[in-house]
Order: sequence, then C-alpha cells, then structure tokens
Amino acid sequence: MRASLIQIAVDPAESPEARRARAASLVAEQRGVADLVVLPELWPVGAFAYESFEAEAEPVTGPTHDAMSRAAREASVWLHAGSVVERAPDGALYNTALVYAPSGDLAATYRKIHRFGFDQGEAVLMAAGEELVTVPVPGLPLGLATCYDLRFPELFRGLVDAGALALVVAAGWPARRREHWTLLARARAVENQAYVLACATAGSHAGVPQAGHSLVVDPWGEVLAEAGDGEETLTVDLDPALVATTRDRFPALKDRVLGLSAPR
Ligand SMILES: O=C(O)CCC(=O)C(=O)O
Repeated sequence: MRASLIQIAVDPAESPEARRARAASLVAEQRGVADLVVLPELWPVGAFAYESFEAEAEPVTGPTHDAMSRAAREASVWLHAGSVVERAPDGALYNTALVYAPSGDLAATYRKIHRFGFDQGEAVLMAAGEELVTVPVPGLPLGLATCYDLRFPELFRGLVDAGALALVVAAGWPARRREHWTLLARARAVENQAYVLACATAGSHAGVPQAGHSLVVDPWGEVLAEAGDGEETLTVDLDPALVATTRDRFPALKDRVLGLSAPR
C-alpha cells in the first residue's frame, strides 16, 4: 500500500475554482504511483478565510465533489479529498471531509467534531459533527480526523476501537504552532500503535502563514517522511501488517484500564 499526501498551497491570489482544477491534476499525477491520496483541510477556500465561508459553502455533492470524484476515478485511487465548507440541507455549515473509492463513489463523509477558534471563526460559524467515521479501505481501514481534532486523544482511541489501522488528519495548521503539529501526530501514532497520515496546507491565507510539514508516522512513532514549508507531495510505502506486529510485540493497548473514577 502506497500513500501520497499532497500538501497543496492555499493562497488568496488563486480562486477556489482554479485550485480545484490544480488539485485534480495533482491527484491525476498519482495514477499508478499511489493507492491512497490525501489532501488537507478546507483547501478550496482556506481554513482561516472565515469571511468567505458563506459564499464558498457547497453541498456535499458540490463543485469540489464533482472534481474530486472524477479525479479519484481517473487516477484509480482511494482519495481523502480533504474537507470543504459544507452547506447542509438545513442551512448549517460544517467542516466536512470527503473520501472517495477508486470508482469515484463517495465512500464516506466526516464532519469535524472539534471546531477551532474558541469564541470566534469556525467555532461560531460552523456546527459540530457528532459521529466518528472509519473508512473500510481494504487492508488498511482509515479513521478520520480534522485539524484541531488532533489535540483530543479520546477521538483517536474511539477510531482505533472501531478498527482503524491508519489515522488520517487533514489540516490547515498555523505555522506558529508547527511543533505541536508534529509532536501530536507522533503521539497519536505511538499511543494508538497505528499509522498517522497528517496532511497540512502550505502557503498563507487570511494573514495566517501555514505550517506545512505534513508527515507520515509509523505505528512505532518513526517519522517515515516529512514535508517542508512549501507545496509538496510526500509518497510513502505503508505495511498494514506492521500495525499488528507492533501491537503484538508491545501490547500496551491491551493494558488499558477503562472507567477510572475521579479522585475524591
Ligand atoms: O490546534 C491548533 O493549533 C490549530 C487548529 C486549527 O487551526 C484548526 O482546527 O483549524
């Protein structure tokens, strides 16, 4: 199983429409190279371009879906197409990840559970997802997370309990907290003995320079590949059997103690 993470640059000088076309051609380049391709969070509009969320919101089957479904089919890959500003039928906005099978069929959607911004931005403009989502990619079931979710280990434990062997994090992570990004990606891999595929954006939008530094971490916590600051595609071989081997040889997951009571 080979995975490619496309760390696309998100800059205001490029329209969402132009970026969709460019992302589709970057995915197309992965035909015959990768089995799984991952894009970052909110790359059509920019994760911090809050003032554009309303105007650029789209239904799940909107323009990003059309471009990414076609790209997955043409490249014949599983495609985690990052996330879009979804306008739900009731009018609410969600930060929604879209995952396609190699046929181009929409295999899963994941609405970001932990919204970023405290009392502003995404946290007030968007509604929160409520469901954990796994995707049955043959041999390497995926568990889905988006950006700020990375700070909440219980979400990842839930995905592992649901059978995920690889944890995919699509992000638009600020450069200011790059060390948190790489540290937490490794921590999620070590504590869950799972692959972590963490794909961020490059560039700068709404005045927020992006961290880049997408990375792939193996179940032992080794960084298999890490991008730099700019636009870049990382391609990495994954061995799903390594998850079971790691868990067998160092069976820490079996030593979990659940339901601890609070101190009195
Ligand atoms: O947690 C962080 O530092 C960044 C989170 C973030 O930028 C997001 O979720 O959009």
